[in-house]
Amino acid sequence: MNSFPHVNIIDGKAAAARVLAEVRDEVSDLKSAGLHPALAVVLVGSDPASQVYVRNKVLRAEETGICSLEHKLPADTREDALLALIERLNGDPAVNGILVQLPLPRHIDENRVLQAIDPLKDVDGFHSENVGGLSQGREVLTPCTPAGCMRLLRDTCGDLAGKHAVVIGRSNIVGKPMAALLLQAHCSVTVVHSKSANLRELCRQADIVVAAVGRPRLVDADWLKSGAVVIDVGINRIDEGGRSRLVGDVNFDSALGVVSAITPVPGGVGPMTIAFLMKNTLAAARLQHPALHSQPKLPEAPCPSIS
Ligand SMILES: Nc1nc2c(c(=O)[nH]1)N[C@@H](CN(C=O)c1ccc(C(=O)N[C@@H](CCC(=O)O)C(=O)O)cc1)CN2
Repeated sequence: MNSFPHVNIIDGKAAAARVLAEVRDEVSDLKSAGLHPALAVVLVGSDPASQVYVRNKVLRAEETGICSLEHKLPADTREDALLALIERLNGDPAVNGILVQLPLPRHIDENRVLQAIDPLKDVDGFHSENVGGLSQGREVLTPCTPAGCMRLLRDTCGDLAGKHAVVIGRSNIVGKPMAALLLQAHCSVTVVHSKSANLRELCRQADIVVAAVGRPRLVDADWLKSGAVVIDVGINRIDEGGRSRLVGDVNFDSALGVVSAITPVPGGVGPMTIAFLMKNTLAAARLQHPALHSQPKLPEAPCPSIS
């Protein structure tokens, strides 16, 4: 194993602060043009982690000048009541973005709820209209975590064309959209998952590894090529020495001996997810008001040709 001379520990908090500063400037431009961007955040139940994420989303919105409208519903809310709320938010011209915090309680059909959101207000980019548009390279709202990862990769590597990227995980929220965005950036993309044969060997070929599989410290140093760039999307809470701590899908300490750049957990990808939610709220406001949409402002504007 060759160790890399200088390792860049990618500071996701600093990168997110830069994105939020861009958002603040754009919000102020939109307000001058008479538009006050607004984000509706819907939380069903009282999952402690979801409560923290929602609180942080509302705080970031306030800091950037976006109006936030919180809808907190009890855990036993019926699916039809949630659908009725979404219908109301879809029809409210003062609401530009709608976010339903996941996971939802088990009695609610997540897919039905996500499909009910107006695709133009779908700031999570989870509606099938936006999912399809992303894979076709259309200018659509893109899931926040993959969009944040792309910004970190571009800041770190510059042009990504020709790089071999391995995405570990095939979720609808991260793995699949991540693969689509890397393809648009002209990477060669391999998607691997829990059932893949030769997971380690495939990873060892990668210039870029995006780990989004939800398995604490799965990726060890001997899975990584010398000089690889690693984006760790995993947020796993484990008990260690009687203490609870957050770790990623990558064994950070061992990877440090091999990689050229890596995101830490916490403080890597997580803060970018919320920063790109604010970007998407602005993009949604512009999509709903085409007169303000003279310049493409989508965070991940697709490349014109994909083949
Ligand atoms: N509707 C959505 N639901 C969920 C999404 C999403 O993008 N849309 N993603 C995750 C949760 N999530 C945002 O909602 C999220 C997760 C983690 C972080 C974050 O900043 N993490 C910190 C650590 C936080 C901690 O100490 O617990 C970090 O990595 O530094 C932000 C947002 C599932 N649901």
